Amino acid sequence: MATKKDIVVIPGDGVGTEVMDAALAVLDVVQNKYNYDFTYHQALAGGIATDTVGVPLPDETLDKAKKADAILFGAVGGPKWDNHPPHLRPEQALLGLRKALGLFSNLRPIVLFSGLEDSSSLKAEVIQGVDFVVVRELTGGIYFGEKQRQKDNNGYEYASDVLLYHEHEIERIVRLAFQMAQNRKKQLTSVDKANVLESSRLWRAVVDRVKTDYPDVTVEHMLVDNCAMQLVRRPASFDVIVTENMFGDILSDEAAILTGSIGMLPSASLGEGTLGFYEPVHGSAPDIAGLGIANPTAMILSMAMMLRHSFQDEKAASDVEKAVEKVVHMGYRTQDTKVDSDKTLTTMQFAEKVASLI
Ligand SMILES: NC(=O)C1=CN([C@@H]2O[C@H](COP(=O)(O)OP(=O)(O)OC[C@H]3O[C@@H](n4cnc5c(N)ncnc54)[C@H](O)[C@@H]3O)[C@@H](O)[C@H]2O)C=CC1
Ligand SMILES: CC(C)CC(=O)C(=O)O
Ligand SMILES: [Mg+2]
Repeated sequence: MATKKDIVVIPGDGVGTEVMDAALAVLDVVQNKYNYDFTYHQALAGGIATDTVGVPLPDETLDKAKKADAILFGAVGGPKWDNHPPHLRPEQALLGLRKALGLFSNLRPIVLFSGLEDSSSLKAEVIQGVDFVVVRELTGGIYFGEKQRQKDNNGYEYASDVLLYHEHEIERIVRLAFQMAQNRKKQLTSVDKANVLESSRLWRAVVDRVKTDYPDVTVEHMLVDNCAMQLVRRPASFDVIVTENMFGDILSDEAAILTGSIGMLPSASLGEGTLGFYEPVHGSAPDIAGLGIANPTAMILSMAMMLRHSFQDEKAASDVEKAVEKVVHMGYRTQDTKVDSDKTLTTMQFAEKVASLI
């Protein structure tokens, strides 16, 4: 009998809708081949939700998400909503979903696919063998701290964002990162700014306390500014990077360059249970939205992460990943990673090629 799964689909804004359509075309093939019975529950979030129902994260979307087996999310945001008040900004929907669903860990694998060496602006010998994962804390830190904007006595504005971490929030993400390292090359890099930030000094102390439970893992502390540099200097030496919310956000976009394009990077956001939230690392890419040229790989690989983490289906997940690798290896590309114009595909054509190889 087919395995039933309820999947909430939130395409969002800009290229979010395009890469979602592409990933669902691949998922339809997965459904038939691996004997699933998927029910797709479409839901609104982001700018489109603000425009349609007046808020970026409608209660109905949150309710659907809470009941789902998994959530596929495209991207939100765009210039149309940049001047909306903070509570009506599309990005608020994403932060709200992460917090409400308790998705404290964001796994961002950074893998260079064979054939894409020339798409990176870095030398092939530097990026050869890049295969690491950024484990980003996702529900704490400066994105969620108290925000203020006021005028001082002279009438000048000032603003603040509080960066706050509780010990237990650090411990749960750090333990997860140690466990991931145990199943990989056993090297953990904990990234902070402990020379300046008190929250980072607490972060470092927690890592040092917890590491005694994982004696087989080598731990290195690295300041975030140095990490930003080492990522382009010796990227292949990293295995698992664990860091707080904002540093992880920034470092993973930087790391996209190692793989050829931000359109290559998937992610999984997980909490305590099996409910998972799967989205590309990139945003809504307003500069290319509507042109049908966005790279759908990040969304397709995020869908593969859903098969692995929420449905515990390693076979289907790795078959999707192998199909993407094969399409890339055959020389097919979207424009962001283009090397041979004869083999340049649209977003949907690329997805159809992947689907045909599963
Ligand atoms: N998870 C989310 O929903 C995120 C939303 N955003 C929002 O997205 C909007 C645009 O933000 P940006 O800073 O421009 O970041 P972005 O990631 O949307 O785009 C940065 C650059 O990468 C390119 N790019 C992104 N995805 C691509 C893909 N799949 N294929 C090919 N090229 C791709 C874009 O064309 C652009 O040149 C903003 O409103 C921002 O707040 C930004 C990051 C994450
Ligand atoms: C709230 C998001 C727009 C933050 C972000 O850029 C991300 O999670 O990658
Ligand atoms: Mg980001």
